[in-house]
Amino acid sequence: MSFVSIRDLKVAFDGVQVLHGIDLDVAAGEALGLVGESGCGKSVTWLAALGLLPGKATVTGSVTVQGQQLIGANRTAVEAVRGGRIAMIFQDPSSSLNPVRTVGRQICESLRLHRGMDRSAAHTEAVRLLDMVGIPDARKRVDLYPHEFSGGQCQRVMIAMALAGAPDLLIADEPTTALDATIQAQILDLLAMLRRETGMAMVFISHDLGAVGAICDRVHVMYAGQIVESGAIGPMFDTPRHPYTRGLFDAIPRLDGTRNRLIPIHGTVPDPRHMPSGCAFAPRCPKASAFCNSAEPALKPQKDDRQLACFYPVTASPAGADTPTERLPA
Ligand SMILES: Nc1ncnc2c1ncn2[C@@H]1O[C@H](COP(=O)(O)OP(=O)(O)OP(=O)(O)O)[C@@H](O)[C@H]1O
Repeated sequence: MSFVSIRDLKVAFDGVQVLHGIDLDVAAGEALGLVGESGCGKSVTWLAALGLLPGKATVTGSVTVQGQQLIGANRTAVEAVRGGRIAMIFQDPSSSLNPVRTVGRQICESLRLHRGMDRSAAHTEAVRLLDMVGIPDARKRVDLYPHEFSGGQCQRVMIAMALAGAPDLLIADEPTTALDATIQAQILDLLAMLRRETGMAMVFISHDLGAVGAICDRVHVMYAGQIVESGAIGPMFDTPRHPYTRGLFDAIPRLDGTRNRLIPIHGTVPDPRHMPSGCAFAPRCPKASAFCNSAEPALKPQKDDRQLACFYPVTASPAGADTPTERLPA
């Protein structure tokens, strides 16, 4: 059984639908990447799942954590899961840390709430966690305030705070976007190390396909509030089949220098208030036919264990003899 199972998750804000029925599973211990351009619904998926959206959001569908239903559950039940079995870290750590409390106190609060530790045990554990996430001289720095840490160190403190509940799943939402390149690499190494050492599962939300490839087992690609392709990292990176996934790859530089021209995806993600008919990617897709503007491709399992929602996927063959995945009307 999956640790988290999301089925037909839909979200609307003030009647405007932004998630169009997400199905997604996270197995115990696995690392799942969620990629897509800004506004595709990556964050909203998990904020909805964990009951963190504002009251104006309408959320339907099912989210179960080890069989326990969260959608429609009471606040206490959802809060017990959040911060306990599932923890989330965000792009900007400063917005989640309380500036007027020492980092130690903030970590201790989580330890006492989620693991029932007394004051002294929580203090010892807070120092251990700060040490584990690579804060030098943790014994002294546990008593400092957030502004006394650099941006990269604040993200490490956030990770320590997330680990305080000993989560089975850590959701990292663009955890390195606000950091410079060297620190980004260090935080990615830290997340990979923590996953190895604790065995927790991880959902890694990112624009950065390179980072996703380095630390995830599987990846889901989101476009305009839907999953358009998903599968294991190896095949997805070797032969991306959805033209959108392919576009994301073509838009990033290759470290091995095999690509000297980056090809941006022209156009922008559609405004949820004005969704195109048919396939939402069709207006930007180099392979779209008139049929794509009239019918919506469903996400379907493929032979190689991936899922794909496209009538004209990119073929592996260099000749590009493309074959529709579904019988099209004549
Ligand atoms: N509180 C809100 N009120 C209204 N619309 C919202 C709200 N939060 C998100 N949205 C809309 O929901 C859609 C999905 O947003 P979401 O933040 O999930 O995208 P994302 O893929 O995570 O993007 P990013 O990478 O920029 O974080 C967008 O159209 C966004 O404008």
